Amino acid sequence: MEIVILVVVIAVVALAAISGLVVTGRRKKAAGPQETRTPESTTETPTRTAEPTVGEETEAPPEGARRTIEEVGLPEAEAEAPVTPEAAEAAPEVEIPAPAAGRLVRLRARLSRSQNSLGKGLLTLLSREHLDEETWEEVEDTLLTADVGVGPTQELVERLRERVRVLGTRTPEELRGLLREELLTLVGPDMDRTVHTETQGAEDRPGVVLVVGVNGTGKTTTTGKLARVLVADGKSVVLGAADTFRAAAADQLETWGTRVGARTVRGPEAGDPASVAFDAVKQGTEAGADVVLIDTAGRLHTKTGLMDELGKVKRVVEKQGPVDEVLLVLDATTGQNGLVQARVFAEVVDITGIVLTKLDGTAKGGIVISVQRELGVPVKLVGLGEGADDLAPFEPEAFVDALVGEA
Ligand SMILES: Nc1nc2c(ncn2[C@@H]2O[C@H](COP(=O)(O)OP(=O)(O)OP(=O)(O)O)[C@@H](O)[C@H]2O)c(=O)[nH]1
Repeated sequence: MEIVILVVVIAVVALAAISGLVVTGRRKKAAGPQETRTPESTTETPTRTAEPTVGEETEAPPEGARRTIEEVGLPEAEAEAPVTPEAAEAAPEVEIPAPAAGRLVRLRARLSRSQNSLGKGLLTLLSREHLDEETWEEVEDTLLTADVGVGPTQELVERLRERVRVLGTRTPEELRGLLREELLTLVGPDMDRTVHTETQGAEDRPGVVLVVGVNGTGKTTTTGKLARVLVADGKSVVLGAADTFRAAAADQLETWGTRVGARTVRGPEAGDPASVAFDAVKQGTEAGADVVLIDTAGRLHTKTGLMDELGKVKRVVEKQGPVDEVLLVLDATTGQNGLVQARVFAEVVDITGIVLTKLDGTAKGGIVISVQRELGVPVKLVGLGEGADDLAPFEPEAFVDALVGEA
């Protein structure tokens, strides 16, 4: 009897082994580590232990599983270096940039074109014969759509209602004047919009400007354009490429620098941004430069990561003296997302000025008002195009004129 049982067992095991060999190839991937009781699985054991094999690794989800809310909320850097048309072509000769004074006036036509719908829309509504509740709601909606923000919108509507009531008749000129005055009040004509490029520390060190913001907002481009503005003003500039995550960002900055004869200090790819920033200030000081502009990385994995990195950059630079200006670069076309970014950065470093880029590409100029209100910090510069000299000092009057149109 025992012999019979033994023979049956051997036969079953042999059969199982043969069928196992046939299906092994297919089952390899599907089988879990626990399926280890059949003879064929003994030979597979090494591939099913906790150690993943090459094949198994390729099956793992490539990304997405570990993304955080911060990553979703704040745009990632572009995979490829956004190269400006100017940067694309090698330009070994040092250029003489156009002076910055009066740029906003020169660019006013561009600004008016892009901002027109807000002013035009408001004036059309205010010119209606009867300014009823519904019309005022439409005025409110127009302002909100243009990113003016809830608080400033309510203030503006309240003041306009009151003044229109007192005024009685309303000629188009009167309305334009009213709107201009009230918008100007909201934009804040008296805020100090000087970009502090002069050192507040020892006389023999350069002014230090930190440029922060999410990648893709125009941070590197702005740093390059600002270098041109400073060179046009007769200042010597050293650039610090502290965005070490992407070699292309440093290349891009260096191209901007080369064009105006400004040296770019850069470190190894993926090196410590703080050490590049430190070196840039050190070299700027040794070279007797007037200003050091530091472009930082805005690749946000988590707020903590950003806090660590930017905080460290600032602390390390401050070992040599104070940072004179921290400019936050925001893309005007991103609306509410821009405000979310502004909040995050303001929690990490003390922002002293805002640069609104791509204002040429949006009719929602109201973000100037809402972001200033949000951070309590003035917009100091605006980007009005991709051209090398399309960065202008922000002038409230010229901006509001562009909003409401010429008289
Ligand atoms: N229309 C317009 N485009 C702009 C303006 N400022 C920047 N850009 C464009 O925006 C794109 C992104 O600019 P970058 O300077 O590369 O952005 P960044 O924030 O430095 O991002 P990284 O290079 O990834 O660090 C480029 O194509 C710029 O030419 C602007 O004021 N108007």
